[in-house]
Amino acid sequence: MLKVGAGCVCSSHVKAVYLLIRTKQGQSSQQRIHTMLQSKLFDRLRDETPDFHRKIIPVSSELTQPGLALSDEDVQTLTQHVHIIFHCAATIRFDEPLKHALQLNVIATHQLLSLAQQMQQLHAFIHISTAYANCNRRHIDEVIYPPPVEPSKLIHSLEWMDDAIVRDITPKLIGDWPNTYTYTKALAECVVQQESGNLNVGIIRPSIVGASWQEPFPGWIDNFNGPSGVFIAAGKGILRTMRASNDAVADLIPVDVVINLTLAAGWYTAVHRPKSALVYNCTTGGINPFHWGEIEHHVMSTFKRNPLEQAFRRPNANITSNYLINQYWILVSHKFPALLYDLFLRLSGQKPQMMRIFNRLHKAIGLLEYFSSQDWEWNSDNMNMLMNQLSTEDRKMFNFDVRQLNWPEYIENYCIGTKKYVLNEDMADIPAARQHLRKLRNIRYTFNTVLLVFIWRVFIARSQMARNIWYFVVSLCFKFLSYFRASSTLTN
Ligand SMILES: CCCCCCCCCCCCCCCCCC(=O)SCCNC(=O)CCNC(=O)[C@H](O)C(C)(C)COP(=O)(O)OP(=O)(O)OC[C@H]1O[C@@H](n2cnc3c(N)ncnc32)[C@H](O)[C@@H]1OP(=O)(O)O
Ligand SMILES: NC(=O)C1=CN([C@@H]2O[C@H](COP(=O)(O)OP(=O)(O)OC[C@H]3O[C@@H](n4cnc5c(N)ncnc54)[C@H](OP(=O)(O)O)[C@@H]3O)[C@@H](O)[C@H]2O)C=CC1
Repeated sequence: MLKVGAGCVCSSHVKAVYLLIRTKQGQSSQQRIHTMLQSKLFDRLRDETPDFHRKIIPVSSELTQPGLALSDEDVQTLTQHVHIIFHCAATIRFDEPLKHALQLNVIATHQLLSLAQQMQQLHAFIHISTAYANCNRRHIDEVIYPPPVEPSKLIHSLEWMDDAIVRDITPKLIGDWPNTYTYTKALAECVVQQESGNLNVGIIRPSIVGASWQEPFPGWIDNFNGPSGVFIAAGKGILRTMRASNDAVADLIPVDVVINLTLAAGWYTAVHRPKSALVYNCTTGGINPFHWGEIEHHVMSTFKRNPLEQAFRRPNANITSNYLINQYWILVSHKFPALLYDLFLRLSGQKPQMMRIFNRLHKAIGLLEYFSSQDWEWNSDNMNMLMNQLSTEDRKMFNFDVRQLNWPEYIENYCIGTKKYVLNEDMADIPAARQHLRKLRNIRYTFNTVLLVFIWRVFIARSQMARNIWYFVVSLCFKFLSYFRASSTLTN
């Protein structure tokens, strides 16, 4: 969590930001941070404070290992110097096996709290949860709800079970939670409450985190998670139908709002030391609601004006809450074109791939539909309280006032952000992308005409009446043509 701007990382008051980060794909923690800081995201900060990177200190850590795999030396440094912890590491996969999700989201949180207890100068522990941790309820207050099961008991009972048994009993265990992610995030909140002792704790619950609204620039996004993958698939003309309710609130929250609120909560927790953990529902629905139907409209409109490169078909996605209608369009608009395209690839000696892409897409949207088909109500009193606690200057610098969010503009920037920063497409190539869409439109017209003529030919071969209508129409056309030719010869 780095606040990119004059206020935080580059502030002379912040001596260091220790970033717990694992090694990945052969890259050490240092190399990963180095690569990360090269990102365009940090351009502004680099301009303002060129040597800001000196304050960011990578600490090699792995959530699956005992003691978070921290070296003794690192433990000593952290326990002596850290003032505020922001704990956001987690698995966010919806299909994570329960044991693994439990390890990453619950046990690792417990371990970090144990480390926090040893920190001599710690003023605040901020835990990032999710607004959907309690998605089994319709109305969600800013409180920690009793857990579905005592986390320590679950951890102990799963310890001796092999993965196959755990997989079999997972649906029974998670009950009315839709996946292991939200379930383990609910347990993690409970662990934070139980294990925090005398620590000053804040819990942030963002809803669906989307591209940046303002900072460091509008539209920053760098992954396929949540709606981003759906927007891209729709923009590429692959996704044509999805189950979602037009009238359900789309509780997106820009990433910079989440970060600003998290930093402000860190300050409030450290300074005001609330007696018990304060929970902040970081959501937009109750304050400035926007609906999935409106999102669909603005996503489609943006991608028609700013097309993605090499689209599979012209963007035209529709959402429906009706299961059967959705299945029909999946068959007609997803599977049938995929089969045709794969046939074309086979015939031209290439490897078929479209059906595989659609199968992955169906798996992904199948997991997201739970969240796009219903509404939740989140109380956001603590978010409002926090805003009122900030000075006018801080309220501007750490802006999380979502009443000012202009949704159509935000969605447009979001879609363009997926094009620029996720797909790395150049805006200068938009004319070529438009040309490609025109080509696709002509292919569609030709295909539809050929199909219509074919169906009609089959039909008139079987019905005398259809044949009579056909001959009547053809002779009428001939008569009209000959009349037209004769009258134009006369006028010449
Ligand atoms: C037109 C308008 C429509 C309007 C309606 C829109 C409705 C949208 C609804 C969104 C609701 C979102 C709700 C989220 C609520 C919870 C929020 C949170 O707390 S927590 C946050 C929420 N947490 C999440 O969002 C996590 C959800 N994601 C998952 O759980 C898994 O990725 C998976 C199960 C979907 C696929 O697993 P698996 O098959 O093993 O595949 P891998 O993971 O290995 O990825 C393979 C490749 O696919 C890429 N890619 C990934 N996702 C998508 C996507 N959606 N699509 C496309 N692509 C996607 C991925 O980058 C990778 O690319 P590459 O590296 O190969 O190039
Ligand atoms: N995205 C969203 O819509 C929402 C997210 N949240 C919460 O926000 C937080 C951040 O999520 P988000 O940024 O979206 O997700 P990411 O997957 O991008 O972030 C999760 C982080 O956890 C780290 N991590 C995962 N496994 C391990 C491990 N074994 N050891 C060390 N580090 C690990 C990842 O590191 P690495 O880079 O090495 O993979 C990554 O940096 C999470 O707590 C999530 O629950 C809440 C609501 C919505």
